[in-house]
Amino acid sequence: MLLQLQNITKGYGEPGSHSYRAVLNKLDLQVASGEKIAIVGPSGSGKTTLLNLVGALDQPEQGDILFEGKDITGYSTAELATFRNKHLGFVFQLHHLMPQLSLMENVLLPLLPQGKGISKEQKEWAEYLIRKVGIWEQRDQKPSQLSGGECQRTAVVRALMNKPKLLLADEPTGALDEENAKELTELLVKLSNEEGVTLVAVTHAAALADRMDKKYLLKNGKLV
Ligand SMILES: Nc1ncnc2c1ncn2[C@@H]1O[C@H](COP(=O)(O)OP(=O)(O)OP(=O)(O)O)[C@@H](O)[C@H]1O
Repeated sequence: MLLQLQNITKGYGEPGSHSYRAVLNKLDLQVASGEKIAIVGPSGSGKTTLLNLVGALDQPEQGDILFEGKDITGYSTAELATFRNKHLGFVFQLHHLMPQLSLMENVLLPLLPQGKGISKEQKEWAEYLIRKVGIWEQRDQKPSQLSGGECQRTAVVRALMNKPKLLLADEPTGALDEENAKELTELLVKLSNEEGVTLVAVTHAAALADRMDKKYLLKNGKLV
């Protein structure tokens, strides 16, 4: 198993106080390496809360999160940051590209904090991905000169630059029209299949959820 959530409890407010509100309640989840899963559920059911835990952006009150069998719940903030950079990629509803940078520069940006410069291999990996998602012709254009679908494909390439084992997507097609949403869905499936990336997608979009290997409904703090 790549990822295991065991008996996860998480809420907001002071635990034990009357203001405390449980969101996730003894939740379990297992994701195998290379698997694609969708998490669906009504607004307020806790999808973002769950994704923040899986993405090592927040810690559970109880329970364990195992990544490749290692428990990450005891990690310090610095250890979690290292863990995120090494193993995880993120795609959001909005692309969050830097407007003053070109498509290519946006893609290479996550590599800069490593302080080692950009290697030939990394440049080749960027070129390979940009071609693969079909935006090579647009590589020197700024986000304002790209379509919404092209921006989102750029964000996917950027998320894969560090060769993450796990790609976390929060409503990745949420801001796209039907046709572009379909294209991005097929692209995510293809990248997962061909590059072996495990995908956890939180979504309201049935078209995306139905293309995943498994679909979980978040209800009453648990996945069914
Ligand atoms: N920082 C916070 N402090 C207090 N309550 C919070 C906080 N974040 C979320 N909540 C509450 O926890 C519950 C779950 O929120 P969450 O954002 O995880 O739901 P969601 O399923 O992602 O919803 P949506 O689909 O609308 O994005 C909601 O009732 C929300 O109001």
